[in-house]
Amino acid sequence: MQVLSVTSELYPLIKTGGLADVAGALPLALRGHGIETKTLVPGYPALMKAIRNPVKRAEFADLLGEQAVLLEANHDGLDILILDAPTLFDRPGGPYVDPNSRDYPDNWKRFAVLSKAGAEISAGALPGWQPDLVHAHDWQAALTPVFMRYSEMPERPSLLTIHNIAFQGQFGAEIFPYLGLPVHAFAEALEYYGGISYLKGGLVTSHAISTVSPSYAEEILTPTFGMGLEGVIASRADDLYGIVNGIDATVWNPSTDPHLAAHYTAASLKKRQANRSALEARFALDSDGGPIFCVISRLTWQKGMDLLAEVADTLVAAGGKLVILGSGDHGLESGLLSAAARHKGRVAMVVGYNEPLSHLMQAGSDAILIPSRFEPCGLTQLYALRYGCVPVVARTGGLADTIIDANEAALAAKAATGIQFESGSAEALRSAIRRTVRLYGAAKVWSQLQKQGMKCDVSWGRSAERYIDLYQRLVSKGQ
Ligand SMILES: Nc1ncnc2c1ncn2[C@@H]1O[C@H](COP(=O)(O)OP(=O)(O)O[C@H]2O[C@H](CO)[C@@H](O)[C@H](O)[C@H]2O)[C@@H](O)[C@H]1O
Repeated sequence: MQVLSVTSELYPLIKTGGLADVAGALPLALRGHGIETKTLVPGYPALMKAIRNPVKRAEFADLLGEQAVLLEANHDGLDILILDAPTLFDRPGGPYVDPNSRDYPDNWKRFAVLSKAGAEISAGALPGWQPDLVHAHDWQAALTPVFMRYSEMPERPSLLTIHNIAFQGQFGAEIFPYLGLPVHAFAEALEYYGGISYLKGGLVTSHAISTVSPSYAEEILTPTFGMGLEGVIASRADDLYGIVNGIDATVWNPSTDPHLAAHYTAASLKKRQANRSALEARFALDSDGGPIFCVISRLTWQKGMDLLAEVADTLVAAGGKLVILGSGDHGLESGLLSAAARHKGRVAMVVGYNEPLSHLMQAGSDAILIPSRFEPCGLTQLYALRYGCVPVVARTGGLADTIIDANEAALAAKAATGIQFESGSAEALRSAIRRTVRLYGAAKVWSQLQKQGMKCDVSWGRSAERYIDLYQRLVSKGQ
């Protein structure tokens, strides 16, 4: 089966969060099962610089008024189609924001053009190749099934995956004429409270919808988590699937990871100590025996980073240490930096995005804190399981689905893999921290927790099979 994946991020070439990891790992997991994926991404400067020997495969004279060239290249086993449209994508800054962290004003056009290119490729714009199915990711690619629906060409089956419903691609109705869609598409698919929602358009027109854990698939049917789209999703409930993410177990492997001070396995956990010492040195932490908690996160309200700032004093009073790696909201960042200033040697923070450091933190910390208010799946708890870093997670979405709380019954059954607490509550987070410190003090119980976590299968294996089933069902229905 041939699949076209359309995405705005792709690990290892361009990443701001978990979408990149999934878009980069899923094609590799599916390949062994006879599914060949070509992944369409924008030609951002970092990506154009990193790819080797791109081949020109097609030219678009008019993608919503823009010219673009379609390049194809192979990178780390991924077959990549690059939409080279310098007027839209050749800019300093990130994929979505300028160097001052402001959204590009023409994001509506940048990602409409990406989606339009996806639809054209699905209809045969790439000489000699046509996908059996199109898999679009998040709002940035959500117009792909919309353009496919309203094209004159026969429509291919499509799947839209929601990685985070908080980002919906909402724009004013005045952009509608520039999308080149028939007038009735506005009311049928795109209209959202008088404006336009790209994600809604994709939810209405794709043949199936998936999200990244079974719990989140249920949560987004409710007003609290659906963020205004719960009604639209409910109307598609028969076509909604929750498939938990896996991780790339070759990139995240503590016995081979090039970013660690020492390699280890579940049978040689003592060797983690060298990573712990490296982390203490890197963050100028005291070198006493208290547990090190880490946080690796975008700094946002979703991720509960305001709660983290609130509980830092409790964590230190309980004897713990905290290392934070993150970037995002400046208010949240300064709250955490001031906790670090108050607790030198106990709390430390690196502001920014640093992939190698995130690996060392997983290998050298004792526990990872994930106080998200909502979490479609979450990947850092899965990396943590593999690295013997015990996840302390809010009970929501994919976090609830992937971590088994260390309650007495689960501990007795040797099934526990982490600690869960009620999401959105600073008090619950405080008591989870105290509970973690107590468990850490019971060395045997703690190493049992670490080992149980390391035994979990967090690879793509089972989830890849679920995607294959879904792809096959859509293709055999002809949609
Ligand atoms: N400062 C930093 N430096 C280095 N690395 C950093 C970093 N901040 C974050 N990361 C990395 O970025 C990724 C974040 O993935 P998550 O799944 O935790 O959340 P995100 O909200 O981005 O993804 C959304 O999509 C994914 C994929 O479906 C869902 O799992 C998730 O729930 C949903 O919110 C991880 O690989 C993490 O290590």
